[in-house]
Amino acid sequence: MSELIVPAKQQPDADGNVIEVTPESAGWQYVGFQVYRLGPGQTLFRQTEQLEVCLVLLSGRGNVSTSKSQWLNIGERMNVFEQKPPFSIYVPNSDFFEFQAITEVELALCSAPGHGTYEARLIAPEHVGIETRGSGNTERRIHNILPEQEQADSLLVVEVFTPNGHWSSYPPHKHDRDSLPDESLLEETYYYHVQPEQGFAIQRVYTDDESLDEILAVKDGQTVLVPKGYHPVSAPPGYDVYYLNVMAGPTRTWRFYNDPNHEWLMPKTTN
Ligand SMILES: O=C(O)C[C@@H](O)[C@H](O)C(=O)CO
Repeated sequence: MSELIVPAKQQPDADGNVIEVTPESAGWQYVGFQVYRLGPGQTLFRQTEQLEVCLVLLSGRGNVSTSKSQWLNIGERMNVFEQKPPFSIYVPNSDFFEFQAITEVELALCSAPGHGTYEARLIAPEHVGIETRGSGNTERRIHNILPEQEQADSLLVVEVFTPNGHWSSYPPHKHDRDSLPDESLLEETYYYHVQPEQGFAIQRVYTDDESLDEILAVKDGQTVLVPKGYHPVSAPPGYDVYYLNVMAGPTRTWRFYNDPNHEWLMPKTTN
């Protein structure tokens, strides 16, 4: 299997963890990503230490507390493919959180370096920006959970629904040069669900010189690491594809660069 794919553990460990990506395991500097599957009544406690965290309640309901705040009985969707925007909690560094599951829960823990600038807060579904991007067979639904217009020190978090037979993250773009204002350097993880779950998504990750050029068949529950390069996604006919993206880098801004070979596919802007 490609080193860019992080498979889920066969069984959750004692804490409920099924996916663990750290900067050390990914060989990069900023993004951390974990997924937990919790049963009713199960709790997860973490000190955030030097990291800011965005907890995304992928499915299920739970109670969350931090040092100063508490949110009870949050969560609505029971499956990501319901396409309702999720409940999320932003937790700054030097804080803690305790998550208690009320139902079966799938919880994503997105992390990156924090500087203590902001308070813990709830990102309720009505605060998630919903966008339809692309048209025809590139149309997809975007949930902007923690975009750059919203407060955080490093993290950018977004989820994307690609209907079967469609493409997303398309035309291909990259963000691997710290060269603002033209391009920002952002590491990125893709956490996938596929419906029905025996399906797969295809993701190509490639650089201009093709020293990196991988075509990945990604299964439900797997994570893809995008350390650099262009990274388009295709959902095969019959299989709807969901992914959660976490991005972070030296500057918190998403400035991408389109592959010049495919830029002609960009929608035309009208004056
Ligand atoms: O446009 C999309 O389909 C999603 C992408 O923007 C995705 O979030 C990404 O590649 C971010 O760099």
